Amino acid sequence: MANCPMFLNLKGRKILILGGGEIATRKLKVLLDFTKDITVISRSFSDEMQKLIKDNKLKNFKKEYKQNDIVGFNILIVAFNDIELQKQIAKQVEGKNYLCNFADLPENCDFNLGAYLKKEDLIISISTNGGAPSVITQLKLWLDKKIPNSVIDFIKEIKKERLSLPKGEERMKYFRNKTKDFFDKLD
Ligand SMILES: C[C@@]1(CC(=O)O)C2=NC(=C\c3[nH]c(c(CCC(=O)O)c3CC(=O)O)Cc3[nH]c(c(CC(=O)O)c3CCC(=O)O)/C=C3\N/C(=C\2)[C@@H](CCC(=O)O)[C@]3(C)CC(=O)O)/[C@H]1CCC(=O)O
Ligand SMILES: NC(=O)c1ccc[n+]([C@@H]2O[C@H](COP(=O)([O-])OP(=O)(O)OC[C@H]3O[C@@H](n4cnc5c(N)ncnc54)[C@H](O)[C@@H]3O)[C@@H](O)[C@H]2O)c1
Repeated sequence: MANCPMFLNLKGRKILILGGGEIATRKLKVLLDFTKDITVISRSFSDEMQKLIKDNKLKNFKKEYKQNDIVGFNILIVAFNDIELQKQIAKQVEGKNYLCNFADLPENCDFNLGAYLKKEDLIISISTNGGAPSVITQLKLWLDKKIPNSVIDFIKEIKKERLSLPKGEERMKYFRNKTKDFFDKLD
């Protein structure tokens, strides 16, 4: 079965990235759009990772991984270039309360990071369920060109108007019709 798309509130979640190479850096860049409460552990960091750590004042430990490093964290991104070590960590977290993503163990992943488009309050998340990452990269760029700025302005307008009208059947009908009209005219 496919993974369920959910929008996770990262407030108060403790995130640990294990690894300081290309993959760890790519995943860190995604997460930094949503939280700065991230810790990184690796025996080395790429130049780009070092800059991200400095710019965002991230907690970091340049060291060899030790088993108890994961204690106290909620979300783990495991991107060491050592598959045996990834398997060891997968065993260690079995049955425990962690949400994990492993760079080389898709069958052990509790989640994938999809590609996303973020234009103010509009977030479009896309996934190929792990099967074709190069497609989502290009599809994201294609969608970016297709969505006009008027949609972003329309979202702002609706958000503001929703606050000023009382909740209920009438309001629902009003917004459904108004939004349908807007999209009918967009085509
Ligand atoms: C969204 C994004 C976020 C991120 O950075 O993580 C992401 N991949 C991105 C780009 C990308 N990745 C790769 C290429 C080169 C082309 C190619 O190889 O196809 C390109 C495209 C490019 O560079 O153009 C290589 C690659 N990726 C994975 C494998 C392993 C495998 O397939 O087994 C290999 C081959 C490794 C090898 O052969 O060595 C696996 C995963 N990549 C995922 C996410 C997850 C599934 C998402 C889904 O499709 O639902 C998953 C499962 C990881 C996970 O989250 O667990 C980011 C988009 C950034 C953006 O534009 O926003
Ligand atoms: N899922 C994906 O999207 C995807 C794509 C390409 C590669 N990969 C896999 O992801 C893994 C990481 O790839 P990469 O390109 O980032 O590798 P990399 O060599 O650039 O980085 C690996 C990092 O792990 C650190 N490390 C390794 N063992 C450690 C230990 N015991 N203690 C502390 N630090 C340790 C290294 O110092 C380095 O910073 C590889 O196994 C690769 O096969 C996954």
